[in-house]
Order: sequence, then C-alpha cells, then structure tokens
Amino acid sequence: MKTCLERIPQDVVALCDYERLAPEFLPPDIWAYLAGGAADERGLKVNQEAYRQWSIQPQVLVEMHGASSTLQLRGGQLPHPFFIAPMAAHRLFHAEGELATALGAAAMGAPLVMSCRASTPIEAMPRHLGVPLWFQLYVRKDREFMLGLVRRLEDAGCDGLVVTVDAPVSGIRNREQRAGFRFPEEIEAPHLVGEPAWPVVESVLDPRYLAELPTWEDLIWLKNQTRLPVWLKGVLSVADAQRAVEASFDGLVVSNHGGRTLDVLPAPLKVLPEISREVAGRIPVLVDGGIRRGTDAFIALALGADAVMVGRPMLYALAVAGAVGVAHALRILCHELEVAMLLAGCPTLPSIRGRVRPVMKG
Ligand SMILES: Cc1cc2nc3c(=O)[nH]c(=O)nc-3n(C[C@H](O)[C@H](O)[C@H](O)COP(=O)(O)O)c2cc1C
Ligand SMILES: CCCCC(=O)C(=O)O
Repeated sequence: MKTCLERIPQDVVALCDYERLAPEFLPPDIWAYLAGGAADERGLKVNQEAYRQWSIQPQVLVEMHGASSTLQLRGGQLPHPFFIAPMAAHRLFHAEGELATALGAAAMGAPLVMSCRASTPIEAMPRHLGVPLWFQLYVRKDREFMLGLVRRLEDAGCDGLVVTVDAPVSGIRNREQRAGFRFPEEIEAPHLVGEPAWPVVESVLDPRYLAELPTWEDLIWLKNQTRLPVWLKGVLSVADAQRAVEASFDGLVVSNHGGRTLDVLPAPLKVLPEISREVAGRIPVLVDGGIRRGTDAFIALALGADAVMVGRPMLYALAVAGAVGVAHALRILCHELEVAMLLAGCPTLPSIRGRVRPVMKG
C-alpha cells in the first residue's frame, strides 16, 4: 500500500485517474466501503449511465464577453457550482482526514458538507476557510440530543444543515460485507457521542425500530429550532419536493445516496427535471450521484440543477494526494466545465438551462 503522494503524477488529468490510483493507497476493506454501492450496485451504474443519455447542444459564435462560472445561491456567490458531498470518516482515507479535505476545498472555493460521521470535530476545523462549511445530520427522535447537536454546530460557526432523509437504515452493502469492512475503533465519531443507540432488533420492521424513525413533523420541528438554513438530501420524488417547499426548507439535494441505500432507485439525473419543474426556482435544487466530469455538471445544470455535489472522486483524490489532490480534482472539474461552457456558447450558469438533447438510440 502506498502512502499519500505530495506531488501529482503527470498522467493524473481526469477524475477517473484518481479512481484508478486510489486502491493502491487504501486497504481492500476501506476501498470496498468507499467505492461500493448497495447489493448488486445497479444504482452505482445507473447514476453514471444517466449522464451518457444526454449530449450538449452547442451554439457557435456567441458573444462570451464577461463569461463566468460564478454561482449565485441564496443571495451569496460562489466561484463555481461544485460542492463536496457529505461523506463519513475522511480519516479512513488520509491521516489528516477532514482537515485535508477542507484545505483542498478552500483552495478551490468549494463548500464542504461535513458528515455526521466525520472523524474530526467541527470545532477543530479551521474557522476562516473562506468557503461555506455545512454539516449533514440525521434527525433522531431524541429532541434533547438533537438540540444539543444543533447548538454545538451553531457555536462552531457552521453555515448550514443538510438533513439526510434517504437512509433510515443502512443499505445492503454486499461489497463491504465480503471485504469485512467495519469502522475501525480508532477512527472517532465525535458528533455521535451521546447519540441514542438504535434498538438491536431482528427485523427493521420491529416496532421498536420503527418508533425511532423521523417523520416530516420531526424535520419541521428541527427547522424551527435554528436560524441556519436547513436543506433536505435524498429527495427523489415530486411529492416530497413539493412538501419540502411548502414546509419552507431552504434547499434540496436530489440524490440516491450514490447508490448506497437501495440499489434499485432511479438515477437522480432522471428525476431532476420533474423535481426542478415542480420547485420552479422557489428553493435551490442540487443533485449528486455519478458526477465525474465538468460536462456531467453541465448536463445537470441544463436539466434543472442549480449546482452539484461530488462524492467518491473527492475521497479518491484525498487518498492519493491529500489536500493537494482534493484541490486538483476540483480544479479539473472547474476547468472541464469552463471549457464546456465556452465550446457550447454558454457564458453563465443560468444560460446552460435547457442546452442538452437526448442521445439518439441505435
Ligand atoms: C464513503 C462514503 C460515505 C458517505 N457518507 C455519507 C454520510 O455520512 N451522509 C450522507 O448523507 N451521505 C453520505 N454518502 C453519500 C454522499 O453524500 C453522496 O450522496 C454520494 O456519494 C454521491 O454520489 P457519488 O459518490 O457518485 O458522487 C457517502 C458516500 C460515500 C462514497
Ligand atoms: C453514519 C455513517 C453514514 C455513512 C453513509 O451514509 C454511507 O456510507 O453511505
């Protein structure tokens, strides 16, 4: 197993190069946890394939003066539309864990969403990153625990909450099971301390387990406890999107958890257009799952996303080259998007909307 590189090899020019190299830097069980999906990994495949169903519709000789990939989001401005998706325990992949990811993100102006299972306490994250630092959480029924966590996040200067709603139970992770993956004890979970344990049950349909599952009511209660923006991650239906807008949530992430919960969910890109139509610009809509190229982000924006989250490739880059790898991988995505914008004749992110057509079959 190699240790993290300090210099990026010349032949690392696309995110797939990080994916190719990362297994050399990680033990097999951790690689299985990182790269795998649920069950037969259909979700993992359809997420990426969905992007291949679209081509970009270019226009030539467009006046591009003043072109920019700047994202306007809820009154704020970001240099590009790439966010780092919440992912557990970055110390599994690099000794400096979330600190290294945050430095890479800051170097490129990308917001970082820390996972509730982060291996670094939010208080230890640099205060003045210059990029938004958000925190992903799951809502539990224990309101005292939830309030304690929310106040802690507010005190630490967290900029927003992302509540993940698509994983009330872990997916059937056969690849992880075969590789014998378990979170090592030395990789701490400082935000889960004091979290009520899930009841140990034979079946997840046991009433004691079901009693612990959050509902809309719990989420709305949480939203009313904080001034931080609260986004929902893991929405795949128009009805849920409609409900989120009605309940005044601040944004949505259309996601199937990177194919890690149910492996037979639709690709987020497939349902994005109908969800975006329903939301009609009232709140921002992000999408994740399978984004590996700047052109994938272009397609997502064309189909109604305001911005995108990138998951696994950020950790592949972290494993190979730490903070430098994360910054480099983001740089690649931004460059690819900018080239696509120029070649398609789209001077701004909003001008990308609608600029794709389905790839013809046969
Ligand atoms: C190793 C790993 C850990 C993850 N941990 C979390 C998590 O703690 N919370 C969460 O909401 N999503 C988690 N996700 C899902 C990501 O936030 C995201 O939805 C998904 O990775 C996007 O797909 P992509 O990896 O194809 O970009 C995790 C994904 C991976 C690969
Ligand atoms: C509490 C850990 C959540 C990790 C997760 O969501 C994933 O591995 O997909």
